[in-house]
Amino acid sequence: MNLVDNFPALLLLFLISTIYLLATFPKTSDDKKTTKTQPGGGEGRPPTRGWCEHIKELKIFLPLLVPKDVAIRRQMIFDYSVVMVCLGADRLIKLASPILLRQVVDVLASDDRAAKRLPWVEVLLFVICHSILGKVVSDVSSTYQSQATGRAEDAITVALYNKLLEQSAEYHENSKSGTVDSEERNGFKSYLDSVTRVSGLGLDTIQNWQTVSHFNRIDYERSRFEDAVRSCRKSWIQCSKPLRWSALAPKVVSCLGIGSVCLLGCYQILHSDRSAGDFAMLFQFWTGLISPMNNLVGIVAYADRFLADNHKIIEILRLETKVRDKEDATDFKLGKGSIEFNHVQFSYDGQREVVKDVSFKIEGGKTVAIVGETGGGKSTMFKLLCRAYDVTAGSVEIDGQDVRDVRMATLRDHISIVPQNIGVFNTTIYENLRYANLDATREQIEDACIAAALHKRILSLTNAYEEQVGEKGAKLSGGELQRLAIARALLRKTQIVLFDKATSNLDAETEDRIQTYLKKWYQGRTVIVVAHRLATVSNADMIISAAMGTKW
Ligand SMILES: Nc1ncnc2c1ncn2[C@@H]1O[C@H](COP(=O)(O)OP(=O)(O)OP(=O)(O)O)[C@@H](O)[C@H]1O
Repeated sequence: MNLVDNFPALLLLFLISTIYLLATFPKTSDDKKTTKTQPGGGEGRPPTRGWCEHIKELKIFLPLLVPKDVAIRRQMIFDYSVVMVCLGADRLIKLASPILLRQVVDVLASDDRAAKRLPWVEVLLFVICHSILGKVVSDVSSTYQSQATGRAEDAITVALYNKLLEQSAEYHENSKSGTVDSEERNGFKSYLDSVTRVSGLGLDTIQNWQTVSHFNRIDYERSRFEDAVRSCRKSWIQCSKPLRWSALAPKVVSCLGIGSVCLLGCYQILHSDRSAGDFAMLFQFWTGLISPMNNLVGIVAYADRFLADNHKIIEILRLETKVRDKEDATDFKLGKGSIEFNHVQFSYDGQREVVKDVSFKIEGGKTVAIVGETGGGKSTMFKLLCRAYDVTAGSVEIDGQDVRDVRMATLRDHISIVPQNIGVFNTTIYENLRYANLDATREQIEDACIAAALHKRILSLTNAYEEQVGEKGAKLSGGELQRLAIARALLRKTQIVLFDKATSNLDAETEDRIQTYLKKWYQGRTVIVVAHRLATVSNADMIISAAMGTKW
């Protein structure tokens, strides 16, 4: 019995099993429900698509998988070449091993006692081919494969991070960190989606622990989280069904195949002149055939889950940045810092006008106060000035340049803002201050804190400037946070400075001390101050009154 003799039988088995395996591949169905688009960048799951659509989607990853750096690209080509060579070598080993095994068995099972001997050469060849070479080839292949896939994963991670960083304020203000809605319970959502939501919900609750505690909602949050975890488990059961079938199918085929091969081998040994070696060869040969099929099913199942679970990655990679530099944007040229709003209109949602036909001009180097009803659009005006959003109509000009015509990075280099909601990183006070100006010296940082009436307070803390500020600055008081934000603005030393109720949490005496310093510091700079207290705006050269949806 040789390979050619058994070729029809093996081919038949191979075809039957391939057809069977293909039939059990994880399927993509088009009958699944479309879920609604949710605020925050459309987190709803799109309708499940067919393989063609999935493969088209993969195109988005291609540019990421070809590194721009020539050296890295060469390394990647080398890695994949090694993997391909290893694959070829592995196939050859799988073909050669059964033939070598047959020779071992034939020597041992020989009827001729004189021909019986210790087949050490045959055993050596078999062990070298099957175990040593096979192991070396598979180790080399997996090393280079993990190097190549690791690089691809890094490229995708960095691309995702960059995409999120370059999104406009609208995306970030609307994105939500974790909710559980009724859609989640319908089981069509992917497992990964549920995991993301459970962890998002948990994170959101823990981060807002104070709110949870103030409203005595511990039990409420506990049951919400338990619901989310249960729903996640349901999703896992739902989505793991096809995986379990696809894992079972090759095992069934393998058992049937091996049974058939054994029966066929035994039958031929009994009824013809086939040797025991032929039987061993056939057995090994079958094992070599079935393993690539198992791998194929694994790859297909993985690809299916990857594409289904990573629709969010694809969605993010496809995001268009709403506020971005024009192709022909020029560098912003700073003059004295004059600001002009020309019939500016703005709406966040395209329906409710928050800023309506607002026009004013601020000369460079002047201090202007904006007062007015709460919700009147004062903070929004700052956002338009920094080009966090684009105006719906009209224009915003700084030193005669429309903010939409200049490169955003060069514009923002000249504007400091002390916002109402101060963002801090969970690190030391010093690091949070230095974030404003990475080149600032320790002395400059301390000077800025002295001016913001914060230095002495920092020194009174156990670890002084090295004190950790906690999550969202939880370890600092409202007034300390505001003074930290003022010190940051001072460190930036920009021509245009925007204060959005920057001293609202300070007592009158501390505010007075800061105002005295700021009065000197304001000179030559364009400063816009939003405040409700009269004392805060007393330094202003001009006062603008703002009311929501009305002409200022
Ligand atoms: N990101 C946003 N998306 C949708 N609407 C928003 C957003 N930010 C603010 N608004 C709405 O725009 C209006 C103006 O808000 P803005 O914060 O500019 O007012 P403000 O004058 O600074 O108010 P306050 O004096 O209370 O700080 C408000 O009605 C607010 O609800």
